[in-house]
Amino acid sequence: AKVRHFKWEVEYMYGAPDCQENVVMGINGQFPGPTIRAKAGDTIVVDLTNKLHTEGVVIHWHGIRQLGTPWADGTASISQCAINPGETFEYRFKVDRPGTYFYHGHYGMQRSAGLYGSLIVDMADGEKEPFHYDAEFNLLLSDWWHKSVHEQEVGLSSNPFRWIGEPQSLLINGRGQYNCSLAAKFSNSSISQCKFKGNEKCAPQVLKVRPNKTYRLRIASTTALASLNLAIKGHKMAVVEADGNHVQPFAVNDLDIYSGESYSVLLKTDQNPYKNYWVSIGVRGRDPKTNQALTLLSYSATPASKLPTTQPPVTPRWDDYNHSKAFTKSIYALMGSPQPPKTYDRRIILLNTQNRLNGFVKWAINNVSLVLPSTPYLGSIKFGLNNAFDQKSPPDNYDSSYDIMKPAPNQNTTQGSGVYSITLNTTVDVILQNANALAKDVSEIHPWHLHGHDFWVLGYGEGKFKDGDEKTFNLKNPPLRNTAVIFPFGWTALRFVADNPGVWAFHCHIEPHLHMGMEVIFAQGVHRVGQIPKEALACGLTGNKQN
Ligand SMILES: O=C1O[C@H]([C@@H](O)CO)C(O)=C1O
Repeated sequence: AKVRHFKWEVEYMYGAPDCQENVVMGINGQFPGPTIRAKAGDTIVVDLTNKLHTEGVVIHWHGIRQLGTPWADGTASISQCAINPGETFEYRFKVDRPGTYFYHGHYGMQRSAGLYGSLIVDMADGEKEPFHYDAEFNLLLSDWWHKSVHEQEVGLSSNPFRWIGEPQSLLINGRGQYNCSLAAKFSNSSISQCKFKGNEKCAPQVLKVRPNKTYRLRIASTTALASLNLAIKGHKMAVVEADGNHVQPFAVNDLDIYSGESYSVLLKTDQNPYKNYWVSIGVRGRDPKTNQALTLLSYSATPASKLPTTQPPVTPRWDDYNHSKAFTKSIYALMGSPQPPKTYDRRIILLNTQNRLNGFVKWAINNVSLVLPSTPYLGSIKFGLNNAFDQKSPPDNYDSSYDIMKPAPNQNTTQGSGVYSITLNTTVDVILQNANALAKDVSEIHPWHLHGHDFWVLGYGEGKFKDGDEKTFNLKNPPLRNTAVIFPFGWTALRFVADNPGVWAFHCHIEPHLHMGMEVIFAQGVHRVGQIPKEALACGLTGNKQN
């Protein structure tokens, strides 16, 4: 195993992700940030210098469990103090398992501002994937707004509330086309045809393939809001990996991917090699106002300039939830994957609601909308600083009379910074319960992401989770993941073993929802956490602590 060193500087810079000039967050002058490529067992060391002038920064390594290094998880106010302008923080952690991962900002809405990149971990030397492929492509998907993230934040925390709206563009590897489309002639709007020489920074990255080969596409979504669907005209895909875990391979024509998720699919280039084929990405789960992102699967014998003469794949209707559920429920762990414990020690039911607080709009879990404390939990819990955050634990359940199908009669929420204290090495079931939002007949998709662990997704259900529903749980081959979606008016059941001492965020991966309080904190075995680097403690009530 190797130690891989990186020196990164984070700054705001000009960029034109969708061909229109904007300010983006870059790393070493790059947007998206540099791809980290490592082998399982390697140690990654990133010396991150904050070159921003007026704000802190942190980076979260999404999907990496940080076993024994909870201070390197990169969550401001949770695992560490934000890195101040001019300061450098050393992230040092092991990538213990192969898979398709990514990294992103986890302070304010810096992920939405473009602070992200790919992290790909190959099998350790001498080990083989349980499938064959000849070559691979990496597709990091995101969404993009022309309004600055600072303005978006002000809108979200204003009364009256100003929602961020739908994205202007979808990006593939940081590239999108706002004012033109590669498939203009197939669109019913008056959008113009894109003309690229190919070297423009917003030109689509074409996937150049040879005939009769197998390609692995690594697909990850770090969108701020959009749920996406990806399809490749004329080609089926076999899903083989989800969030760094092998799954029972299954064939699809298109796949849904929610923010925080990653997949690998295998693609056989078995179609007419004298043609090119559309790769399309479209919005799901919200009435889309954003054009599809497009690129080409281009066979080696065919120049990329030769556009397909048929229309790109049609994204399934945004509210065709049966299509989404059919895909999601087809995902099973590959035979031989770790199985969940047969029983749980504690069940936490988390009701997801959109609320008001003195006229401001919030999201809350069991009627608590999370407010992050100024002293990060990891340090304050380790040192027993009882005035650093609310000492009252948030509830493990919600009022059984709550009607999840209707707007609540009382839409107000409370705010708090309390944590769920979990006994180390116990098995926890979490039931994520969706509900009606503020408006009548509206319930939205939320992809929930857990830090520090994978969980088994035991099942999905409609309506309110009730006693007996656990009989439907899949305990045989549930997929292991770090992100799972809750469908409108439904529930999702997860199980995890709390075996990683630290303080871990569990939250909706939709950036504005997280910002509006849609998050809970799990603390476990913090007395067992080793020496926390002093830079991670250098703020708030831990500012003068040594350990
Ligand atoms: O948090 C949100 O606010 C809007 C809407 O509910 C009010 O404008 C929306 O779609 C969200 O997801």
